[in-house]
Amino acid sequence: MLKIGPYECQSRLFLGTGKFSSLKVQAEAVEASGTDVLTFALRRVNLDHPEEPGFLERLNRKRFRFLPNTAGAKTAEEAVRLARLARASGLSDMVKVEVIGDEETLLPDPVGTLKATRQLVEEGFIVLPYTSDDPILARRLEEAGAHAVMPGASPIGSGQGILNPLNLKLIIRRAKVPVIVDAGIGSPADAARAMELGADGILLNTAVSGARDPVRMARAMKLAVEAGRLGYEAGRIPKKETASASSPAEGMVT
Ligand SMILES: CC(=O)[C@@H](O)[C@H](O)COP(=O)(O)O
Repeated sequence: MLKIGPYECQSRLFLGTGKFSSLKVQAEAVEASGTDVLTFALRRVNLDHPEEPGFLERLNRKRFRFLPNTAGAKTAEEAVRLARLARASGLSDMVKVEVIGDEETLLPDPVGTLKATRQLVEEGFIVLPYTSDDPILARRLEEAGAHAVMPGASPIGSGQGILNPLNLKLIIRRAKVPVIVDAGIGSPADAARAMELGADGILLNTAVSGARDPVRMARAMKLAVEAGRLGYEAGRIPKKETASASSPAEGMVT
């Protein structure tokens, strides 16, 4: 079972709740995904009255753990302020730190991300920073006390899948906290591949909300994450440059 800080997750798939065509489709996709962790941008919530009608209202707050994110923050200070508001309004003490460094790529600002992570850890939050696929930065975030690291597969919403499997593998091999591959997953194959590399979980949004049939895609992602994890645990065969017969004659019982 996946454990992040004190929290246990039944599913290894975390789902973003943005960009769905309707609240009904969103709710059905959430159900089909089997997730128990939902993420959403804090700027979409009325933090003075989080219970106000909106997408949160439709979700059973007892069934899901909320992972609000600080999307829209351009500085560490903005991210910290949003996280504090979220905790003060009773939403969650678990936060996905997102400090965006560039509007075109939406890549994270490494300096701001590290600074916000340090501060929020010090204030007792359960902190999951969205980071690039840089292994050194992932290590620094872990040293700063992050409870998980969330390297991007590729830019948010790009659907490009895993651009740098080598870096992801390095991050996964070295990390002592869970690694959740976040952003850029485009298809179930991408999700399964990340899990086969050894990721502890996947966070995705656009691949489901933007699919022709988001509900079916949510289910496909659930199965892909499960299959990828099973494959990782089972241990794949090594790749070889030469053939070896699948039905060798030697050792056959006659
Ligand atoms: C919802 C959320 O947190 C996104 O910022 C996240 O990074 C998902 O990215 P994709 O939409 O590319 O799956």
